[in-house]
Amino acid sequence: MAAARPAPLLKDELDIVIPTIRNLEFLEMWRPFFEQYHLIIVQDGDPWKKIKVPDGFDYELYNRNDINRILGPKAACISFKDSACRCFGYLMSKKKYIFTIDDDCFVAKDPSGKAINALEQHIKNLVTPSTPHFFNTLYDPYRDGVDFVRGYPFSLREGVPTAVSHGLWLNIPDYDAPTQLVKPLERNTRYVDAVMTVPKGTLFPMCGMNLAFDRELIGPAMYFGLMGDGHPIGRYDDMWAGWCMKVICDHLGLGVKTGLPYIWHSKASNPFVNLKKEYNGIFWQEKAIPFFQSAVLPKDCNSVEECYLALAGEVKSKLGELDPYFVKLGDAMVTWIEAWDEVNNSLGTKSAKILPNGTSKKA
Ligand SMILES: O=c1ccn([C@@H]2O[C@H](COP(=O)(O)OP(=O)(O)O[C@H]3O[C@@H](CO)[C@H](O)[C@H]3O)[C@@H](O)[C@H]2O)c(=O)[nH]1
Ligand SMILES: [Mn+2]
Repeated sequence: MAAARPAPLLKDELDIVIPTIRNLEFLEMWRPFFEQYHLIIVQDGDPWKKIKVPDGFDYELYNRNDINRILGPKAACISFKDSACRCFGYLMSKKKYIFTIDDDCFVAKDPSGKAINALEQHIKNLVTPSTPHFFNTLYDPYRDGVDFVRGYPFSLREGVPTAVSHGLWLNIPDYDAPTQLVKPLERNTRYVDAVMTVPKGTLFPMCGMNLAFDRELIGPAMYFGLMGDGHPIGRYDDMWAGWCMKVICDHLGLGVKTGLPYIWHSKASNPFVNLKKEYNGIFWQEKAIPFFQSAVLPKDCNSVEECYLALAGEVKSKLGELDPYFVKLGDAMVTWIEAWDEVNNSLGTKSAKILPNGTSKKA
């Protein structure tokens, strides 16, 4: 009799969140790695459009009607017509871990030609500590066959809990529109076999297309902002979340890793459309990044929510001078926390499970 396949890692502790405007045939390629996990699909755009999900996947699907029904007036904090909508899936999940992936990201191959189980690598990244306080020159010391190098303080070798695992992309790199315009044919062919901790006090450009995090450690900070329809900016959803998240991780002593796993990013979005979306962001980030670099959270902020609300106040007062958009964004950050508390407390009791109006889970 064939040996039973081992249950996938953290099968019942992880949700896969997919923002989408199209049918999800891409899941066929991920089937060997994803089929045992629960998916949360956030359908953006026209809620009356039917999204096809391949048979055999266990999922819940939320469209804009569901978001409005579940959150009521608070739904205004969830972006429309931008991949930022994915954070609604983080709100609705009840699992400890989240992996989010775009629907134009496929299984990549490592240099030996082996298919990369991106989910498995993210899980390894999340369940092992990070080293934000002192850089290990052999990179991830917790990986098989590696260790801390000479001179690494023993007092720091325990590391800190890992909150975020940021994966990368072969083929189409996540370039901004100006770079896409001047380098339309550039492809990322470089597979770097490393996982690194982003040092404390250092920000980084977090891309949402191949990203995993510990929802219990950092979930409330993973708000993807006000983007897309009705807002003067787009394609800065993941960047905004990454800057807020990193400041809070540094304050609370949590770690962020970047590097493996790779996915194969198949489709370049239109650089001209992207330029229109990113235009304000390209200017505003020159002010926003120094704001985050100098942000100091109150010592008595001991929870992610408290940190996030303190940061929201700073965004309104300090970045609000840059543009009134940041006053709205600061308010939306507060609404997000209110929604987070409301949904998660109501979901505490079984009967309160809020089912999607769209297509609910399939056995
Ligand atoms: O209005 C929309 C547009 C797209 N989506 C879904 O979001 C992801 C990403 O879309 P796409 O692959 O077309 O865009 P990219 O430029 O490659 O995305 C990168 O830029 C960031 C923009 O914020 C994004 O996080 C990166 O991945 C797909 O799943 C689309 O279906 C959407 O929901 N709404
Ligand atoms: Mn893409």
